Amino acid sequence: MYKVLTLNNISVKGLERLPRDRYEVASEIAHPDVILVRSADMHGMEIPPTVKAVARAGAGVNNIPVAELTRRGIPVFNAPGANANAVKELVLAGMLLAARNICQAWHYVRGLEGEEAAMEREVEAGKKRFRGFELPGRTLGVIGLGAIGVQVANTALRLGMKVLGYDPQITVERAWQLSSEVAQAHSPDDLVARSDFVTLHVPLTETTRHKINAERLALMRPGAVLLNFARREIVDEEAVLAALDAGRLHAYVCDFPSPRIKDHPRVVALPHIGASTVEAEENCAVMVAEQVRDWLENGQVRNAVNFPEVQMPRAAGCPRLVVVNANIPNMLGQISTDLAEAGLNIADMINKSRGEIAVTLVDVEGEIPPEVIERIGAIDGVLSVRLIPAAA
Ligand SMILES: NC(=O)c1ccc[n+]([C@@H]2O[C@H](COP(=O)([O-])OP(=O)(O)OC[C@H]3O[C@@H](n4cnc5c(N)ncnc54)[C@H](O)[C@@H]3O)[C@@H](O)[C@H]2O)c1
Ligand SMILES: O=C(O)[C@H](O)COP(=O)(O)O
Repeated sequence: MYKVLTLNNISVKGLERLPRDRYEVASEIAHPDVILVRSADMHGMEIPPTVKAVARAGAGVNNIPVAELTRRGIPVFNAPGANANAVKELVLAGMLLAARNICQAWHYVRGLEGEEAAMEREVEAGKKRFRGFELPGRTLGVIGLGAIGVQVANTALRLGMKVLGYDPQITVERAWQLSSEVAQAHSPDDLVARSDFVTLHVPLTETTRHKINAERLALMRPGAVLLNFARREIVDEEAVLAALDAGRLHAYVCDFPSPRIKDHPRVVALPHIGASTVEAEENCAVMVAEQVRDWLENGQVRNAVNFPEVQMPRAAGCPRLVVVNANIPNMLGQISTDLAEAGLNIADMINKSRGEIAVTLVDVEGEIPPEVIERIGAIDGVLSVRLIPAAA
């Protein structure tokens, strides 16, 4: 029985992919094999030695100590693209909220008092304060052309906007998905200087922290709108407040409230609901549940942020060894020597690496005695060895 610890609410549709006869899932459970998480902060958490995988039912992994888990030979899975449409829709809503001053107008209406005729007069007199602007012909700058950025860029084009994109590490897959009408910005500075709306879709890393700072805000077009549905720390909030107060920035729309910004009249701060749709929650949970199962039951890796992709069909009637090892010379030689010395024949084998980590899958003809597994586990550089019984 595999034990799965959930640190956040995970969609039932995903949990249903973990059959109850083989998986016990609970929000409190001792000696978990897997941790399923959304935004709970795992930094500083003691991660038990039994853990074989951490799975993020979402995109961002900045709440997970990925480097430490990599050192321990534990894969961290996420759900690339599974919540991208949900975020894209909220970004579009955010552009309209800002362009038409909808939140301010709504707030104004809620403060109205008095009789119908008087209210009507006040509305007609007051509405000029909320005059906005339209999207066609305006330029949207998208920083980060991954799953979300590409969808936002392509949809903005369909609304009649001009679109600029910046992503020095865009993948071939995303480049194929991106409309050829999206123009390339040469740098973040170039992008912000030429955009009426700037939207951020990069992960939070040391390079992206405070990507939007006072210097960059000073380059933005007067009256521009900044949208941040990526992570709070990507923007220097003090600098944004100063730009808003100076009238340089028209609005800051984000998914990350903080005491400092939430009450500013030109800030629209939503409570991190970018991925909070039924569809996105299901997509993410289903994707990571299936990836976790494949790792535990077949040793295969799909969509890990720190492990190589590894897939090998199961050899009929063969148990499988799943070895996580340092990506150094002669690991395969030592593993196969230990098997050969025990008189075991290898039916199939694969070894894939990524950075400092390698995963080796070995399908072996016949039962593998525990002492052979122990010997392989003791090889210098081997981080873990698991035996998966032959598929039924
Ligand atoms: N508000 C929400 O609820 C919500 C939901 C999903 C994702 N997010 C956030 O959005 C981020 C992006 O999500 P995604 O699914 O598009 O991820 P993704 O991995 O598909 O795309 C991220 C893109 O950013 C690019 N990038 C990285 N560093 C960059 C840099 N310095 N400059 C320009 N581009 C850079 C990468 O090359 C990649 O193409 C996530 O990491 C997460 O923090 C927020
Ligand atoms: O990175 C993500 O996928 C989002 O920030 C969503 O976070 P959530 O799963 O806590 O809604």
